[in-house]
Amino acid sequence: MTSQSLRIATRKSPLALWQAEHIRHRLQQLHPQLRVELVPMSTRGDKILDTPLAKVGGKGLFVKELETALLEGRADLAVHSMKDVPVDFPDGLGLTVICAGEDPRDAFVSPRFASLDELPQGAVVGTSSLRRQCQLRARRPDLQVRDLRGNVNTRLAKLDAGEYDAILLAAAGLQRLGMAERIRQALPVETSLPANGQGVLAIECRLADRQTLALLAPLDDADSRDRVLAERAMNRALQGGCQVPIGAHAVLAGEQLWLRGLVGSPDGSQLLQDEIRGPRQQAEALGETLARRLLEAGADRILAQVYGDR
Ligand SMILES: NCc1[nH]cc(CCC(=O)O)c1CC(=O)O
Repeated sequence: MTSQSLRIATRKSPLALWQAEHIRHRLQQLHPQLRVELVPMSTRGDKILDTPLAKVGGKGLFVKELETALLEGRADLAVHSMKDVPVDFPDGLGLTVICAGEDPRDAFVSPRFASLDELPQGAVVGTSSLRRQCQLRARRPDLQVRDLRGNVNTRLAKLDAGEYDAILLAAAGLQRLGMAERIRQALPVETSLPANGQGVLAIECRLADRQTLALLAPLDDADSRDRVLAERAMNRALQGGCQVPIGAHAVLAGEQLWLRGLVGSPDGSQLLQDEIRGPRQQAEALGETLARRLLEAGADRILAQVYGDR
């Protein structure tokens, strides 16, 4: 038997490389004979650094080049942060693995202040996420929210250079990069509802590639899959990409799934929240029902405004 090998398409940011290395490591533990190599590449999202993401438009800013590599056979799998993956896939590709979820929370990072509540009136907070902005502004209308682009390391450097009093980032990203000590406060999901799939890694590959599918299968996590199914179904029904003021977070209690959803205006003046519980087998239907309720409560107007503005 010839020795098998797998090529992992990955972005070149430190976080993306860490994630790809992590999956490589897990695959090699599972299959000691397997050769696994990384194929690093740049995506459009990595190149456009000066514009707020919501204004760049176009879904899948960070995944298209990786998908092209899969379709052209230059790589066998792509490792993604679940929350950056668009809801639709090119023909022949799909998310075949949803890994176990890690910390889903947003993190408050600041050299001077220990928590959001300690920030003085008018403090400057950096985040380019409309979801984080709207929840922050709803809670603290006095704060000045400023755009903050770039990979995790770039954002921390801007904070350290004194451009902001504090910034908000995904806790999982900092933890993966070994910078958990920079988290001053992990924001409870009640105050900062995460993006769908936050803290979850997912693997995309060619659906017809049975050999790769079989090698990857042990990495799939059924709980994480059901939670992500519900969260993404809600997002899809709201027609939201990842650069929208939408939060979605599901938890499991045995066979019951509890999904919370949020749609807000970026200025924080409008914030709709709702939740739903039901059997996990109906994860997608729960997500769709919650989306419908949010739309009926006015989410359609809020989102139309956001899309119209860009
Ligand atoms: N949008 C960029 C991105 N994609 C995934 C993560 C963090 C890790 C994760 O959520 O899995 C981040 C950084 C951030 O939002 O601060």
